[in-house]
Amino acid sequence: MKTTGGSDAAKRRAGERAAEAVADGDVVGLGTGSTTAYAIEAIGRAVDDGLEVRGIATSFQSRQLALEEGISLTELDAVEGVDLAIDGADRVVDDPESAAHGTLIKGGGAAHTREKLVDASADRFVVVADPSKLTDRLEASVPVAVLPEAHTVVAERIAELGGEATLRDAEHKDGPVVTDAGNLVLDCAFGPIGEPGELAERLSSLPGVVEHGLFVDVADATYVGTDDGVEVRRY
Ligand SMILES: O=C[C@H](O)[C@H](O)[C@H](O)COP(=O)(O)O
Repeated sequence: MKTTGGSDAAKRRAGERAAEAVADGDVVGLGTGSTTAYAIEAIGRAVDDGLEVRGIATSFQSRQLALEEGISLTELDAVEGVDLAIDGADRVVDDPESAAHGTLIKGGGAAHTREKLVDASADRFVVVADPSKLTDRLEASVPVAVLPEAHTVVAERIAELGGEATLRDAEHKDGPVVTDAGNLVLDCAFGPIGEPGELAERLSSLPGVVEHGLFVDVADATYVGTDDGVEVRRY
């Protein structure tokens, strides 16, 4: 499993606390990554104890883990709604004075396309994070999933927007990362992002872009695992 730094104990606290929010009968969006994995494992233990839920996986990784944990799975087009989604993030803007408070960057594991679909469909979307993800200035690279044949064209458009796009290379395969849906990922450095909502709209409008990792006004809360507990931010 991809890990992205941060304390495992803090990730575990955040994930396990979020799993406590799952109620009997819920349809639950199962996010991707090392922090959400703790939530999925905790939901699995609750299922062993009799909790009845249906999960919607956001990636091959979360599907495999849910199957191992004995969580029943369904699909977005087979349910009337998603009660709760639990998912990690690579960056979380943590500044109540800022209009961007609660904005996320996701996609470090190249799963952000399906994550955004499921997270945005949920009645409640809870982010699970350790303190290393919190920032008051959004300046990390934004992952952008693109149709394979579009990567050079989109990279040029990104440059016109003031960004620098780098095709993400695979670690244990020659060539690029290929997402679960068969797309490529451009990691796009824009420097400090002052207006994430505006950038998000511009990225979404580029032909060839499948989805980008800016999540603006999607999260309802972030559970931040700390050394000795969990802090909750509500948006
Ligand atoms: O594509 C991957 C996802 O957006 C993850 O949720 C994100 O990278 C956070 O992962 P982790 O909890 O492992 O830091």
